[in-house]
Amino acid sequence: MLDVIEVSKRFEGRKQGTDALMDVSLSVERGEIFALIGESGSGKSTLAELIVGLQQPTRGVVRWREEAAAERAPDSQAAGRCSERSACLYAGRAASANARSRVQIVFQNPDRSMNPYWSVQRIVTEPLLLNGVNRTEAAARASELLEQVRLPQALLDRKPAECSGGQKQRVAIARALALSPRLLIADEITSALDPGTEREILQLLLALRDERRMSILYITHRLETIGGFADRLAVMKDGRVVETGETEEVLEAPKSAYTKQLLAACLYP
Ligand SMILES: Nc1ncnc2c1ncn2[C@@H]1O[C@H](COP(=O)(O)OP(=O)(O)OP(=O)(O)O)[C@@H](O)[C@H]1O
Repeated sequence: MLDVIEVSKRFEGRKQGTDALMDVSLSVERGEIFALIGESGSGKSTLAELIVGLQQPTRGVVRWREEAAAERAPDSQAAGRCSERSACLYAGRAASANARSRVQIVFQNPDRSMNPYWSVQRIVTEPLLLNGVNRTEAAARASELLEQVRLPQALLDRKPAECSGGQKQRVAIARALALSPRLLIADEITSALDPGTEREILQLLLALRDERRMSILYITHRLETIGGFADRLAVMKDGRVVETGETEEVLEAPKSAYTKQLLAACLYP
């Protein structure tokens, strides 16, 4: 579904720059949970921002396969309608905008991404209203979305401050699901939660993946949370992918010295 191909990202600073990502390649398949593991500063969030389109790579490509296929096939439905070069360029831009709406991101701290004065209902309906859904339909969808993230309807009238940390993350997930993304990026979304609430959120993500055939890019610095949850993983260190593979295989027999070190730290914290 999504290919990240030899991507590098350098942030230029006043004195010296930072190479946040160096030659990173990975792919996320439809309906899979892919975990991105790494310590603070390894480049996980930069990669997420590149996938969402909030940052541009210095080198390399982030490619949605469906979009690439449409661009490659001049006689396909989308490109076939372009009789002039300008129309084709427009179709290309529309395809890119489409790609961006296919991915949604949920961050670690829901307080930073939610307006504290808005009700949960307004928070969840906002993306729908901005995309032309009428108020009655949006209210009905908000109700359904709350059900999907296993929250009671009574929460619709509450403000974020009147919800627990776990409930706020479920609201953030409901808002992200409003536009039916194919890929949900969860960037350290359970880091501030207690272990029980964290397990419940992971169960919810598993159920949502199955119900919606959605892919999830799950970003975490804690290797111990992803066994039995993620299908595949990539381990990052200093902007590079040092190991990638099926989760259970990597957890049982890690190949890179760094992954072994991370695993040892989980067993003997
Ligand atoms: N906008 C930016 N400008 C300059 N440097 C940046 C910027 N964003 C990230 N960096 C640098 O890029 C490197 C990777 O940062 P990034 O946030 O991607 O890491 P991370 O693995 O997500 O870390 P954390 O788990 O702490 O969020 C770091 O050295 C960081 O300081």
